[in-house]
Amino acid sequence: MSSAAAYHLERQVAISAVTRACSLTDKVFRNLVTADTVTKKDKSPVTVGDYSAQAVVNTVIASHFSADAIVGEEDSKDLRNPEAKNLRDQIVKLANEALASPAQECPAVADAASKSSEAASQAWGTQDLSEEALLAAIDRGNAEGGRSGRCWALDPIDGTKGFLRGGQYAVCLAFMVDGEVQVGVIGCPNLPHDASSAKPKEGEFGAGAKRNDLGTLFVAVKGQGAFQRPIQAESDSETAITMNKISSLSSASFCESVEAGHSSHGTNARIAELLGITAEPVRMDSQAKYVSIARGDGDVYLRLPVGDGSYQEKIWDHAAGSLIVEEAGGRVSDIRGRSLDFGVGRTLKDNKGVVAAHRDVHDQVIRAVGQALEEEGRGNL
Ligand SMILES: Nc1ncnc2c1ncn2[C@@H]1O[C@H](COP(=O)(O)O)[C@@H](O)[C@H]1OP(=O)(O)O
Ligand SMILES: [Mg+2]
Ligand SMILES: [Mg+2]
Ligand SMILES: [Mg+2]
Repeated sequence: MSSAAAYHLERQVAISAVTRACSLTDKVFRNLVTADTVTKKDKSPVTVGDYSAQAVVNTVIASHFSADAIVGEEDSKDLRNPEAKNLRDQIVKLANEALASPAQECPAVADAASKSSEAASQAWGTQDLSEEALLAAIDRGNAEGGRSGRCWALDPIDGTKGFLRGGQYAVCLAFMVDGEVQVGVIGCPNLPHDASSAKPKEGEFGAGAKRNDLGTLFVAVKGQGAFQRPIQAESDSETAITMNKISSLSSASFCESVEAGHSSHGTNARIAELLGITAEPVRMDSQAKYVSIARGDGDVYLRLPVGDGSYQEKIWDHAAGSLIVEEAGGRVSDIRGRSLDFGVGRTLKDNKGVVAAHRDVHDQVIRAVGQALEEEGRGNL
């Protein structure tokens, strides 16, 4: 890609931010998530990981684009309680380590910082950031989103449950202009570079991959295609990814959330039956589902609302993943086939559920979704 390509700097800054956050969350997982944490259902490592990763990503964004709005999942309110001192200390240590790491700053980012005195003076520099500076960085994520201007959407750890299980989770960052997603970057520290190199087991694409095959970063810019590369790698190792072309949906596979409370497994199963899909669903946590279908590990992502459908999906759970799928040849919509509207605030309040599939078969999937919901008496969702 030429350096004149649209949103080149935003793409590089997003990659730099997500790469740093992924090394941080991976370190948290290896040092803090133990069998004990999982059995006690102790979420504290997730909390440390979420907050620190949001502090790091927001600091990197702000050092290059100080005026941009950020819609981030977390805020510092609970952290400011006196009893959260230990948590704050851990965040300060982890975030400063991630910001200081010599992770190869891509040339465009380094170049922009050295040419622009504004960018250079905004950079976080070589000094450790104070506790207050990091809490303020977390709270840069408090923007309301909306239809106008430049805005980032961040999920510092998507797939909390997957993170705790040692399964899939993702650091997800999108850049939007006037409510349209222009850049999407997703880091999946536990996803293999090549799912086919690892035998699927435990119902996950590529489960059982060797440790050094894990860690994949996905990136898309609107109109420029979708790419993947190992997380810790030079940018010239990027390869283009595309969805599978599907001649018949009966040979397709679909993926869904592990958590039945996030997406109706029963409705998904009926839709699959209506489409003649016989393969068992592949269950994974996080936006790893979007990137898995984007590179052809699977074909359809179904996220059917549970119950009365009152849950409003959050923009940070879909912005980056939906662009990556669309740039790989897919279409992403809600259960009625309406495009996801990222310009109405922090949530997708004008949409219900998510359906992602190759653009050639998406309409067919939407028809099956409609029929399955009718049968359940939820046709008015
Ligand atoms: N009732 C719900 N319906 C859909 N998604 C939900 C629901 N409750 C929580 N989520 C979100 O689903 C995402 C994980 O999705 P998945 O199961 O596909 O990995 C999380 O970001 C989680 O948000 P939260 O972080 O607020 O818990
Ligand atoms: Mg999430
Ligand atoms: Mg999250
Ligand atoms: Mg959460």
